[in-house]
Amino acid sequence: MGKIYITGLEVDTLIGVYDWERERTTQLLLDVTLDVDLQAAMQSDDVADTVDYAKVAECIVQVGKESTFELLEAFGSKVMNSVLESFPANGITLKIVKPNILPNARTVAVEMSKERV
Ligand SMILES: Nc1nc2c(c(=O)[nH]1)N=C([C@H](O)[C@@H](O)CO)CN2
Repeated sequence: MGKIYITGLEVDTLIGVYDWERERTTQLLLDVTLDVDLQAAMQSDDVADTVDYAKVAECIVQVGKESTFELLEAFGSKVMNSVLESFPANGITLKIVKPNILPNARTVAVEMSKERV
């Protein structure tokens, strides 16, 4: 078993509870941790034997383009389901950071995890 990380992935999406948040997209920063069996790629040196983190990043950016959720939690659920449907990861942990949204905080964030069933 092993882990693959993507940190600080910039994802533009329409998200937010309030009317002013629904007038334009917001940039979120995503940290993604995938539980992956790395043994085959460690032997073969072939990207086909692992989860290609570039393709995972593309998938997540695309989910952002197509989504219009209000809550980070709902957006995160969609991201985790899309990644687990498209890639052979055994689990995913996702932290979603929303910068500069509260007047007295640098960022807000939610973190969630999902195992393949
Ligand atoms: N737990 C959450 N709380 C809030 C969210 C959210 O996505 N999850 N969102 C908002 C607003 O959209 C925020 O961006 C501005 O206050 C409020 N609380």
